[in-house]
Amino acid sequence: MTDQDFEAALAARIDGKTKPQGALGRIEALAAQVARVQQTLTPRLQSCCLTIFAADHGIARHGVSAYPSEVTRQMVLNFAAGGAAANVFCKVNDVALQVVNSGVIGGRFLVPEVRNLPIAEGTACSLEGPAMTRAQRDAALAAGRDIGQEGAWDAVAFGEMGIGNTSAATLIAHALTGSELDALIGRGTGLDDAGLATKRRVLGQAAARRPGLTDPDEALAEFGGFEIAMIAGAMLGAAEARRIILVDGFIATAAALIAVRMEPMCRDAMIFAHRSAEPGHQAILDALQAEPLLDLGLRLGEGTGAVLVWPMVKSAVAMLNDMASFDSAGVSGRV
Ligand SMILES: O=C(O)c1ccc[n+]([C@@H]2O[C@H](COP(=O)([O-])O)[C@@H](O)[C@H]2O)c1
Ligand SMILES: Cc1cc2nc[nH]c2cc1C
Repeated sequence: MTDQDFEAALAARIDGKTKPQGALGRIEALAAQVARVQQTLTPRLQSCCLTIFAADHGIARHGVSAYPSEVTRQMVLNFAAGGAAANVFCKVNDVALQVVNSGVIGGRFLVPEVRNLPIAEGTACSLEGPAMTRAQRDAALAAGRDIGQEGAWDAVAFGEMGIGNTSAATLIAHALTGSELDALIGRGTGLDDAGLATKRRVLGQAAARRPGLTDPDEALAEFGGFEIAMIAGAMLGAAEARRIILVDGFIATAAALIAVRMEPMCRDAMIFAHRSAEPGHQAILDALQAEPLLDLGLRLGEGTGAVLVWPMVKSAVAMLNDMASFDSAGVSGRV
């Protein structure tokens, strides 16, 4: 079947369902996107896995977060024990969950629930030089790519945990979108006005080290985040495996932008779950020409927003597969 024939058959199948044409709005577009990714008019969307990548950030030493770096490690143990928002949302929505130590300060986790794949114990501080070496970046991308291709999941979501990572994501977004740095900076975990002023000063200094940087590989190494690098790699791997990718909030979308700049085709597999309360998210979404499904004021990360849209995306595919047509149900069409 040619692409044109496939598109015509897909439109006919959706328009043939027992509803006024277009009445399921963006649910129809979602169903069509899944059908295109899987290259079938009868897509399958039964299983989903959330992988949370956790890492620490050298820049967090400079007062850019409302919380201390040790929270990253503590939250990983909370994920392992099943107590975080991501655990609760996964459980209620039938999404599998795994946690990866991408580079948390304090070393390996000795609990079986955590996969230890650390690149280093936190990145270097991007105020002074690159957050990671090129070799570290490539190792993180490769580890992520493997994870994106593992298993037999129909859909995958990638979450993150890392105190200071809104700073990393903001610097990456500044480089890759060309938006003014100040317009991208937000309160992250909840900085007060003094903290926000500090964050503006620190990020201004870090960005000034590499003015005019636009290359995605370079921006990733300069401003880092081992979890951001692994998410970008995982998205590339998942898209290659023709899996649906549920994209979470500000940090995950910065990783998505890196992945798309590296391999533009992977954009087709991405579903953007929600608009984060972090102000810079909109600029990244604009750069990706993405309109997220939800706008709930979320700013947690962990993949929570991505998991919330899983039932919606599954519903879209159920519409395509299981809903009766005007013909099959004997319902009269338009006059
Ligand atoms: O996903 C988002 O949109 C989001 C927005 C703000 C904060 N976060 C989470 O908060 C942490 C980073 O915030 P900060 O202030 O330490 O840079 C990190 O663990 C993220 O998962 C996440
Ligand atoms: C408690 C806490 C939980 C988080 N989950 C993701 N980022 C987080 C940041 C903090 C501070």
